[in-house]
Amino acid sequence: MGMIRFEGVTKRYGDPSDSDPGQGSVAVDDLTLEAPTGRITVLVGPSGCGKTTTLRMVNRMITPTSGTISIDGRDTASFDVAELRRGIGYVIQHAGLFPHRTVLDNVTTVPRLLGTDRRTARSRAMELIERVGLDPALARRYPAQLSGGQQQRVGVARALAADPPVMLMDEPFSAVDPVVREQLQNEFLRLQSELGKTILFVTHDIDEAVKLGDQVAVLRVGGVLAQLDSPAKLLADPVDDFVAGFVGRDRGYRALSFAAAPELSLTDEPTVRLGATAAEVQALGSVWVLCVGDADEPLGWVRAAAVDREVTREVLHRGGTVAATNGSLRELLDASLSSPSGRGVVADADGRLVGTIRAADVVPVIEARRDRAPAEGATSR
Ligand SMILES: Nc1ncnc2c1ncn2[C@@H]1O[C@H](COP(=O)(O)OP(=O)(O)OP(=O)(O)O)[C@@H](O)[C@H]1O
Repeated sequence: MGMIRFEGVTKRYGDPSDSDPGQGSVAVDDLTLEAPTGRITVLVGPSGCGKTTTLRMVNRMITPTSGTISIDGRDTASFDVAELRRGIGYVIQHAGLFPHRTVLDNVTTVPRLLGTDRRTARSRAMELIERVGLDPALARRYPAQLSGGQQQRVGVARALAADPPVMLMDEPFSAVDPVVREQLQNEFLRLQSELGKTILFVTHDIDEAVKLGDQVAVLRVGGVLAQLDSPAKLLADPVDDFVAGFVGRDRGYRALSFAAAPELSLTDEPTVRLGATAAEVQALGSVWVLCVGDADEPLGWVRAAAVDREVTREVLHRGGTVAATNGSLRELLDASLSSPSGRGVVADADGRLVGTIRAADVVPVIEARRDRAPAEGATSR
């Protein structure tokens, strides 16, 4: 449910028909685009390229000058506006919460308006509040008593409360710091894997676009669609200089995120535990020795020469990243490049050490992949 289709959609501000007095500029130019059911379509592009305008035409906050937008084949212009918006969740930057209502009341507002009884609305809201990763104790607070990231989560919970098949999200994670932003993105992907909404997501950040999108639409100023493709295709094969410039540097490396690592032969890595003596560490005969915890989870590398008496947390080098056995080639390469020993740490789904791999062993896999499928061969995420 919820496929959105734009067919030759143009928006020129300042139309005689427009309640919004503008300068007569074209914000969206003859846009044809399909946002498939249950998938995330990201609209990305520089400031002023018409992303927000495109989004708001879907729930008719803005009326297109020409062209049609349909949901599951039905022209949105034929809906009663209230009925249309009931099926569309809307999340914006800074969350846009009602400041004088508690978190719980913010989330229950729409279901209550739709006639859900108070108790049902509340228990569903509490469930959603937990699902978006918030402590239920926050439900009684007011928005001003929450951090930016918490407010964004409430915004997402509120948009989901009426269980709409379609979600419009306008830079929902832009107003928070990079660490919180990454958490919100990861939890959003997890939530979407359970919910499978049809999502139109606006961002100006290409990294966010390729991370979140099942497909990415790059717009240029003037509201013209420059390229619509999977993230992997976009990075591997930008259609022109504008898109290439916009996707930016390091795209060869970043494209490896979409390449699942095949079965690799990993090297067994001898390890020590916290508390191992200097003699035990040195007996392994290696400059760098990997330290693991009680559940065999990698904790960090230890420079053998730096251990006086025994291995303590203080002597652990924590710079190295850990790749997952089912991770991407980018993760594997990064694990090896970031490891002080040059041996990249690989762990299974439970976080247990499986083995290590060197960059020199990852590169041939990348090369072999290139030979197999030029500029393609990508998996999603
Ligand atoms: N009400 C309006 N009247 C006239 N022009 C407008 C109006 N709203 C937006 N525009 C213009 O339409 C173009 C597209 O604006 P829009 O807000 O859709 O872009 P955007 O890609 O979302 O930008 P940003 O990333 O900066 O938010 C811009 O040139 C903008 O100045």
